[in-house]
Amino acid sequence: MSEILGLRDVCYIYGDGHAALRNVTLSIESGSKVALVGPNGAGKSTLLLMLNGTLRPSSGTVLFKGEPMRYDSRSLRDIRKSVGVVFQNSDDQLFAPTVEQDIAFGPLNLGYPREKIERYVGYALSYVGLDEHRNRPPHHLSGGEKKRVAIAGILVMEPEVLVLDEPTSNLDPATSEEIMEMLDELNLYGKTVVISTHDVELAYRWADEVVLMDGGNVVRTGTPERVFADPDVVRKARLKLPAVLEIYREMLGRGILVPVDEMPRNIVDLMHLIESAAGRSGRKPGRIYICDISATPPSRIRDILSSGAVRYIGAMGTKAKMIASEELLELDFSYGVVDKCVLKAIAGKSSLIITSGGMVEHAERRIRSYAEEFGIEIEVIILPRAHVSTLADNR
Ligand SMILES: Nc1ncnc2c1ncn2[C@@H]1O[C@H](COP(=O)(O)OP(=O)(O)OP(=O)(O)O)[C@@H](O)[C@H]1O
Repeated sequence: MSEILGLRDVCYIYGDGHAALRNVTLSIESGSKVALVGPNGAGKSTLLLMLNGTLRPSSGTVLFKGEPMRYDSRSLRDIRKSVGVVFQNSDDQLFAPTVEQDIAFGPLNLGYPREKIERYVGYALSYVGLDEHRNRPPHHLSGGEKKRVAIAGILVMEPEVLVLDEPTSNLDPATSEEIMEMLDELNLYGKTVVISTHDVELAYRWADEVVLMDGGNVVRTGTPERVFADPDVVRKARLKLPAVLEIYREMLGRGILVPVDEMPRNIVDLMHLIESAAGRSGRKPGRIYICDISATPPSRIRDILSSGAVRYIGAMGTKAKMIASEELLELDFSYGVVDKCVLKAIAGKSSLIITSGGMVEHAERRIRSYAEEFGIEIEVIILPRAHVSTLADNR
């Protein structure tokens, strides 16, 4: 991976003399998922606003693709097309009379032809699942819907980097997971995603790279395991350890678990360690069926469900969830789907994941990497490649 955005020795002093960033040096790799974590006032929002030139460093340099950022209006227009920022408070971002007009604002400003704007707005609206809200005033929408409109307003510009300040604040857990899953999907299709968050659970399991900030400084940066390895550093930054790590450390302390090379990143990892320690890893795992919804008629999904081959059903991605809702399929899992299905498989139960496009391979890869890591065989059956008649009863 190569660096797409970089900060070199960046300081930022607000007009009232407050130093919000102090000699920050940071490298953001193209295609990565980066989470800035830190307490209130650490400088996260200030840093994010450097990434599309909204703020200009008091000293030091911001680099985009190796070139120092320039702050004339033409250069800023270009950088804001490549790096889209979604503010923490959607009300700061949404101002047009309708959702559709709000999303069209950026492309309109760039002088795109009308036909192209309509096409892009339609695509962005349906991507974030807000087709039927296109004519509503944004201020009538729920917090989650407003966040989706703000994301759509960025997506229409086809940015390479998505920057989101506290994307899950004030959202309920399911909506938060849906937003994060949407960001995962976009990352899978090549976008670099940078977020700020206080939510250590989210940062720990979601990010490729965590940047721990405190008092305008970057205190530590690296993989989530590396950044959260030292509880003292984390507590000093007024944060807490992710629950999975807290439990793991407690179990190590009590001699229930022995240290492993890779610390558990999520409940699936932790449960595997606990089950192995308890000598309960001999059970035959359940199967996981992955169904590409864009190539499989809904009637076929009903056949699978009525065949009794699966106990649980989950949907991944906006399109799959939309079809599930249209077809009145009752979902057991609508977020964290792969991990939940792997947990069920380890417990001997079979499940079906409906999804589409590149997410099919992504889900398959993730399941296989868990299976390899745990040294177990989870049978993965991809539909429509396999036939329903081959589905054995394996509840
Ligand atoms: N417009 C401003 N004028 C003066 N000082 C500011 C301004 N905006 C932010 N600051 C100060 O800069 C520091 C960093 O603020 P920033 O909003 O970047 O932190 P943060 O990590 O995003 O905090 P939070 O998690 O609370 O959103 C804080 O001490 C804040 O008081």
